[in-house]
Amino acid sequence: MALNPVLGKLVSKRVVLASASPRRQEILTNVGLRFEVVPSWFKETLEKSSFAAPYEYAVETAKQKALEVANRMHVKHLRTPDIVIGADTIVSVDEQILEKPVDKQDAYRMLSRLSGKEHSVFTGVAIIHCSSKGNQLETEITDFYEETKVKFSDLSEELLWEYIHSGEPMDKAGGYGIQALGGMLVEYVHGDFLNVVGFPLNHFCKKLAELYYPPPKHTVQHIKHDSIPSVDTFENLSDGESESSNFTEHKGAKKLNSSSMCPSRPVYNCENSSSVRTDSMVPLGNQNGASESAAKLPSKIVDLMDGFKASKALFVASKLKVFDYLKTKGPLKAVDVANEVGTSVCGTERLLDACVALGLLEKTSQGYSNTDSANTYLTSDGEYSLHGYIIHSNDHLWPLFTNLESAVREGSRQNHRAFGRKAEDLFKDYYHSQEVKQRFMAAMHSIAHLTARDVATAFDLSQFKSTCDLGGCTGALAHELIQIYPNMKVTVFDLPEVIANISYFQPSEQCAAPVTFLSGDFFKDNLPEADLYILSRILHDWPDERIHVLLSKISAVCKPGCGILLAEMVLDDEKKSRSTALLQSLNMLVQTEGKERSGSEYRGLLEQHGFANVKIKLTGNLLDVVLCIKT
Ligand SMILES: O=c1[nH]cc([C@@H]2O[C@H](COP(=O)(O)OP(=O)(O)OP(=O)(O)O)[C@@H](O)[C@H]2O)c(=O)[nH]1
Repeated sequence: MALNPVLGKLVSKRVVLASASPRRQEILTNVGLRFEVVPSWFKETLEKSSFAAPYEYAVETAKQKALEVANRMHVKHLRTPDIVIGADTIVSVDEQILEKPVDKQDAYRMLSRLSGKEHSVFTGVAIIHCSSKGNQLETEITDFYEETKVKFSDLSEELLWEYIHSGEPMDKAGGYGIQALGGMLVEYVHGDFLNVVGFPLNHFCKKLAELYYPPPKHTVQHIKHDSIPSVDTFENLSDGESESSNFTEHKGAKKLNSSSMCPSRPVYNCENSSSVRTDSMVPLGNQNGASESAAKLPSKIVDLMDGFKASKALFVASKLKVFDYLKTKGPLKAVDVANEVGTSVCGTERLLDACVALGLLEKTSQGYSNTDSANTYLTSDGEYSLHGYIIHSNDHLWPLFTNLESAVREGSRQNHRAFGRKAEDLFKDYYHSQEVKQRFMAAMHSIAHLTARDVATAFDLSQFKSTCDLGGCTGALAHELIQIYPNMKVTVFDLPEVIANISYFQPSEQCAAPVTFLSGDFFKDNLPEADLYILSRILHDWPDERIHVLLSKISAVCKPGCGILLAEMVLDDEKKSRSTALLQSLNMLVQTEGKERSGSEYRGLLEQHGFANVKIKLTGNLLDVVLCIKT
């Protein structure tokens, strides 16, 4: 079964799963889909009686869940996803809709109603394609549902209560989990099992196939071996496309150039038509003229091979301030951009065209102009500018990463190879020159500012009256905390070299209460008193031994009930997902003795210093949040 072509269509897209359901996450992860999880805040309170059929309720709820996330990401985080997927699972029995039980009695009511009977499980799914036009969110919604019939055995009271006391029913539609203990209650299942678990994967893939490969309007009839079959299910597909394409795009039938059929190597479609792409491999005929299984261009691998070129094109355009010029003066022709920035016309034109293809610029007959996201993130002076981080990536991280092979061989940082000087201390390294220091601070500021809202709101922190952000740099998170908790006293504690340079980064509008900046070294000096200590992107800089030194210092000044809040990229325990975080761990390898850690690793470190009740929130943004309380 050729699943990859369908899911491969999503590889280059920012896909968001608008669901907190671990089952949905697992089903989609298991088939290799890469996505962010942003749980929906939509309350499942639609009036059930207003729907003619139960599935309509599930579909509408799925749609509202996904739309809420699409809107929130667009407005709040200024990050418009390409695709948001929402789902809602319900059980329907005796004309009643059952959702998740609210308590054990409710679970009892549900399960006794299901006992000995057949019921239907409906999962409604919404796939929302998003785009941003002039700051407006535009959406195209595709939805569907799947029904599975399930029959329960007769359940004794004893069995019922034993099952309820297991705790399993509480977060599951209809009060059971067919994939676990609940499977013992089931006599038969008619239909898609995964639909009961929470996500109808098969139907989802068929829907994607319909969207991305609609049947060709003019099927080529007269050619026996030289057309890719028209597509009616995703099983027939073999995709060679590596670039992202509009989801309504139709590839159409492609022909093999029979004269170029060569048995020993893949043949590229070289039809003499401008409308036919030439970058996809097409299947070879075998000796009998029958088509063998299709050779596919490994688009994921090609994207990875090209990744460094794309990064460098972005870095160079940023360094040359192309996005700044285009913001104020665009649209501009390549020759005008070249004159502005003092570069060659032919080189500039190629750079600009690459940026267009990468979605950073737009090109019309008037010339080149910024996309919305280039205006927001790539100009050097915007509120949400990533310019500082991009320049840091080009000037500091790039040379370090060129020595990744040595870092992997030796298991240690590579500052000496990249910069010809031995790294004594990570921060001494950054602060040896004013230019490097400011570049580093700008980089840290841009990430802190973009993630501050999600970090500050991951947990309710209103119980903490005073907070100290250790290594809080320019105070981006501190200012956000005061916005959200106006009565909180917030201190930033950082090295004197940092505190001396913060003024450039302070917001123009003053908050109700100002942030206090204090200089010091958290390894050497006394820590300011606070109810909550924040360590945002600090622990990942250090090896465990140094972390123990820092945590024991914090523990010594922390009273019971006080806490620590970490903001880090939290890895899953198996360290299998979130390539951003795992690549960041390589980033720590090439320049520090630190690393990114999993939730269990952070929990283990914190618990050794008397911190308990460790809660982890995956925000769906770059940084996740860990909160724990001193016992
Ligand atoms: O056999 C099983 N049946 C159902 C489930 C799980 O039940 C829930 C259904 O709830 P809902 O669709 O509202 O989804 P939530 O978990 O609340 O997450 P959202 O953030 O998407 O609203 C779902 O998790 C199913 O997986 C089960 O596990 N087994």
